Amino acid sequence: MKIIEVKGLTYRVRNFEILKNITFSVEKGEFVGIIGPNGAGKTTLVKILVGEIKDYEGKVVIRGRIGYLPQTQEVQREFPMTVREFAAMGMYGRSKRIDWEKVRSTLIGVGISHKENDLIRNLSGGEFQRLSLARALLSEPDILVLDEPEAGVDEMGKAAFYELLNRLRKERNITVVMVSHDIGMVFRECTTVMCLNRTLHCHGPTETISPDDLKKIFTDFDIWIRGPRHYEIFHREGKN
Ligand SMILES: Nc1ncnc2c1ncn2[C@@H]1O[C@H](COP(=O)(O)OP(=O)(O)OP(=O)(O)O)[C@@H](O)[C@H]1O
Repeated sequence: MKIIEVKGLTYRVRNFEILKNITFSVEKGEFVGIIGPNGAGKTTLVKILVGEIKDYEGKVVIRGRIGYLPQTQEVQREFPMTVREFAAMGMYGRSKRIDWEKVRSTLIGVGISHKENDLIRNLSGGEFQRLSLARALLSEPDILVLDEPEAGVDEMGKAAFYELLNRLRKERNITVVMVSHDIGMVFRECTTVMCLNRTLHCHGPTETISPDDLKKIFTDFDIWIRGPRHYEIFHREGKN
């Protein structure tokens, strides 16, 4: 089942085309990694998918509920709120009463329950990212949309987060769409890769995207700083 369908999507601000004639679809259960250089329009595409931007041209069909993890810097963390209260916000609008047992089990599931009474401002980047995931999961999404979830998190934290995401995706049969700057991690964890630079340059199952495809939109420098090692390992040894 096509859970996301986008046809002829163009988005202009004044006369500048940020996204140009983009067409793709996402099957239920896919793990899609959206990659592209700075300013490629990745965040704009995400904001259209989650309904924050509406004045686009073309067709966007979403067949399910979306859970959204925006870029971390967009989230106000100074508010004096505890971890469990922040997570429970994911349930607002879904039910009148907060099911604190469910909040707790979700916090356990993402590995952050030991911090449940801490203030959100005291969490590390990786801990806050897990908490944001818990909040999104509590809204019982069919589709999780994440915008650069790895920002500000160290290598170990990133790897653990992607593994967690992949496990939850399989357990709950959730479709995941994720913008990432970590090309290596995308090639390791995602089932599908989309290379975006205003238009869609390539899109398909991870194993069909070649180094030449990447060179069409990234400079050698980009590929070097964003994880060539993983990418080369992937292409040499195949995906496990
Ligand atoms: N409201 C706006 N008005 C004018 N320009 C905009 C607006 N929103 C986005 N842009 C421009 O559109 C381009 C795409 O922005 P976007 O944030 O979607 O890129 P991105 O691929 O997410 O970039 P990055 O990887 O650097 O986060 C950028 O050049 C940006 O400056």
